Amino acid sequence: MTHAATSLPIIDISALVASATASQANINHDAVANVAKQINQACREHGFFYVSNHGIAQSLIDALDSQSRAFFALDEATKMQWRMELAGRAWRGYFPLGGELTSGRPDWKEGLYLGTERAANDPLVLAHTPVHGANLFPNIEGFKTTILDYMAATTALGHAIMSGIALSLDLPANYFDARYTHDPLILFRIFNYPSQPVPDGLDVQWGVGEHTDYGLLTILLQDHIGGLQVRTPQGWTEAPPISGTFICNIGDMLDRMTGGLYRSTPHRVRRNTSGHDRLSFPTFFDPNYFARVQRIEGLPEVPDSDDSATRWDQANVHAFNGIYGDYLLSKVAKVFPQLRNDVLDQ
Ligand SMILES: O=C(O)CCC(=O)C(=O)O
Ligand SMILES: [Fe+2]
Repeated sequence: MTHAATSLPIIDISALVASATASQANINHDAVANVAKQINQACREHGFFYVSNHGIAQSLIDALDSQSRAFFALDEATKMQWRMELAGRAWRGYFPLGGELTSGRPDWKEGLYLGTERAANDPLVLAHTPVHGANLFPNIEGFKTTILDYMAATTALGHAIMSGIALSLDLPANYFDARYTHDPLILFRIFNYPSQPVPDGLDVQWGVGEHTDYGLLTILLQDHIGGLQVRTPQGWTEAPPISGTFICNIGDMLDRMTGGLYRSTPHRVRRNTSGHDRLSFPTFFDPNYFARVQRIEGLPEVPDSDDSATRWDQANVHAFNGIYGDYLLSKVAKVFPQLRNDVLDQ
C-alpha cells in the first residue's frame, strides 16, 4: 500500500506484532510471511518504510508528546540542569539549540538524550562501558514513567520488526536476537526543532544535515509538522507525518551485515519555519555494544556494495570490522566533539 502523500511504503505489521507474543501454534505464518515480503521490498528499494498497526497505545504517545513539550517550554537555564556534561560517559541529558553537529555544522535542534535505564550495579555500568548508565530525567510530572514505558514499548517493537527483517532475508526469525540484540543497545532521543530564525553569522542549513543512522533499525515518531526528507535514487523525497504510524529506517550495521543488500538510506530534516515547534522521537535499536558485526552468509551478492563515493561521510561501512561500540564511539566523537573526552576516556 502506498499513501498518496508519500512514495514510501506503509506496512501493516499487526501479524508480526501478534507473532511476537503468540505461542508457536498460534502464529499466522502466512500473514507473517506477507509482512516479511513487504519488508524485503521496502528495504531493497528504499531503506525506509512506515509501519501501521504497531500496537503501541496512542495514549502513551500523547503523554510523551505533551510532557516533552512541557520540558522544552522551560527556559534554557532550567533545562541546562540536566545537561549532557553531567552524565559523563553515559551520554545522556539535554543539549541546547545548535549543540550537535552533523558533518561539522550545527543542527538547528535541541534535544534530550536517553537510553535503557541501567543502575550503577549493572555489569555493563560496572565495567565502565561508554553510553550505558542512568538517565537524567527532567522533573516534569509523569515524564520519567512515560519515557520508561515508551522505551520499553519501542524496544519490544524493535525486537518484532527485527524478526520480520530476519524473515525477509530468509533467516530464522531469531537470527538477530541470537547474535546481536538479545540485550540491544537502545538510545532514545527527544528532539525539538524550534521555528526560530538562525542568527546572522551562524552556519546553519538544516534541522539535521544529511546522514545515515549508525546501528540496525531506527523507529521514528514525528509530530504533525513534517520536514523529514529521504534520499532515493530519483532524488530527495518527503517522509511526511502519517498519524498512527512510525517511520522505520535501517542503519549502517544492517547495510554492513547484508553486504549492501539493505542500504542505510541517507536522510535529513528541513529547518523548521512553520511557526510552531516540531518534535520528533527517534528510538535507535542497535546491536549490543560488544557484538562483533559480521556479514550474513548466503545473501544475494551486491556488485557495488562500497558506496563510499556517494555517502555523506565518504565511509565504506563494509570495511568496518569490530564491535558495534567501536563504530558508535567513532561517530559520537564527531557529533559532540566537546563530549569526546567524557565518553571515551573517563
Ligand atoms: O527528526 C527527525 O525526523 C529525524 C532525526 C534523525 O534522522 C536522527 O536523529 O537520526
Ligand atoms: Fe537519522
